Amino acid sequence: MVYKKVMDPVKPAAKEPKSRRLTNIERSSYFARREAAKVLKSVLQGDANRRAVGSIKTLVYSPSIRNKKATFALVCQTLKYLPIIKDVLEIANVLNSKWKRQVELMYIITYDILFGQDSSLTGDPEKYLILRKSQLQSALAKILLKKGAKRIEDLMSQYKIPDVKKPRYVRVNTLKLDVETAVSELSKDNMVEKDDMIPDLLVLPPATDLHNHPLVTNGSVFMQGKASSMVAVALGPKPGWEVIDACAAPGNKTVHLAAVMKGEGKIIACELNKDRVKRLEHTTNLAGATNVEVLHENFLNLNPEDELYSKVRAILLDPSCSGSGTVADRLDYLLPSHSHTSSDGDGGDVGRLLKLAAFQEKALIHALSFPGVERVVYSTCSIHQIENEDVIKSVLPFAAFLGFHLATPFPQWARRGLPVVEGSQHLLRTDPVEDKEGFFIALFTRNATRSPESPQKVERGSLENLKQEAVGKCDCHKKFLRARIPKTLVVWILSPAPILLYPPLSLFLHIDITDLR
Ligand SMILES: C[S@@+](CC[C@H](N)C(=O)[O-])C[C@H]1O[C@@H](n2cnc3c(N)ncnc32)[C@H](O)[C@@H]1O
Repeated sequence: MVYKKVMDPVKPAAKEPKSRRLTNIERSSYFARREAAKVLKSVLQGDANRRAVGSIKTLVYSPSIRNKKATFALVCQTLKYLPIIKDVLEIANVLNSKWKRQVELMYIITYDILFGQDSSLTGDPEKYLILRKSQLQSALAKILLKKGAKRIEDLMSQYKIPDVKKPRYVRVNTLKLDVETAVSELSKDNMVEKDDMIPDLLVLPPATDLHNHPLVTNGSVFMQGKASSMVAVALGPKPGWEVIDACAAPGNKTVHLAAVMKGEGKIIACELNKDRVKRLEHTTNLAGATNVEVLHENFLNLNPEDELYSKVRAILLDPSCSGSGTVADRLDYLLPSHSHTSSDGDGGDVGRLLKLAAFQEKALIHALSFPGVERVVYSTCSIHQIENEDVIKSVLPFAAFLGFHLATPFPQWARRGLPVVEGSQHLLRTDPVEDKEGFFIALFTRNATRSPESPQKVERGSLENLKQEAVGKCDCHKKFLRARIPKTLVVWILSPAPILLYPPLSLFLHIDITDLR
């Protein structure tokens, strides 16, 4: 059905007396709407470019946001209704170019007018939309009619929004506080239990809000999930070791490593992204992790043969991944890029997954190449086999050549790897439904035959050849091509000017392929 665009003249409503002072509630919701619009803009831009600056929670809980609770609620609610809000604004056709420049604020206000509480809507954009409330309401009525829904609840019930009731996990930063003191402090206001597997992890009821708790703000405890807290413990570096955290920001696992090592030894925390380096530095300062050396560098550029790294005995590799295991936790399912009706996360974006997997394999092969290294832990917060078991499968021959084998982190944990690779029983998975987040951990170990003092060097040429061969064996390139070529061909066939299109297409294809190398 095509709707007639309406631009009805609007009768001016009674004006608020200018002299009236805003109540505290009005002032605080006025600011919450602006803070929410700022977060929403960042979240939507990140989602559109597939380069999120942070999850919704991270952005809301950044220091610049004052009214965190109200802002968080507004962002989540607006995102939940966003497809409808967009349609309403489109059909009502009430936004001219001036208001479109602050469209995120208009989304938030529209949410408040149609679904929230519009009782305290002060501010010019608010007044503008309030004056057009009947147009918004009639646009909504048209949408309901079109979808065959009687009420907005019927419409919303068509959307699958998971109910995530995950316990609030808190990791005690033993560099600053002992576990018993943390338990007695947190027990003053909350129910607190110790985790049965991770000695410094505490479990509190779901949705316990600790963001402003003094133990959190002073770095004595970190709000860190259970699966994420398993990684440093699985690696198990001893106090005094030298360790690399290969992809370190924001640094939760780096500072956990520092605590596991009792602040003794050295951790080289490597991070590629300049902005995230700042967050990494903030985390290490907050944690009081003085044995961390932050390195703004591409991990792949660290030379394993460099004397600087000859004493490195363990590497934690937690590379960029699809994050498909934490979409519910991060609230990513609310974002436009996640179809509201699909339940398979980002499973459709095969090209992106294969690109990630190609980097993950390369980084894992690189980590295994450091001559003094005895333990390498690889982790992702992804549920996809491509990023997990497939990565392990393709590096296994290279790992075996260097004397590594798969070890079993947390043998008491029941959920292990998918049986698609030899040794899958050693791999660890957490389940997005049962454990409320999907995570993957693999641990490679070898005996310390290569003493860190005199690393026994595999001949450089042969190691390089083997690395090349291992990267070459990764069938990501082929899978990627398979995923890309049909699309390319379709464009090619449909194109009215294939000859003209050929150079940009081949360039596009070339760029994607070389990215994988
Ligand atoms: C999943 S996050 C790491 C999370 C971190 N381990 C934690 O627990 O807080 C991956 C990080 O790796 C960084 N990264 C990606 N490619 C990299 C590379 N080639 N070298 C170093 N860091 C990289 C990303 O910028 C991102 O900050």
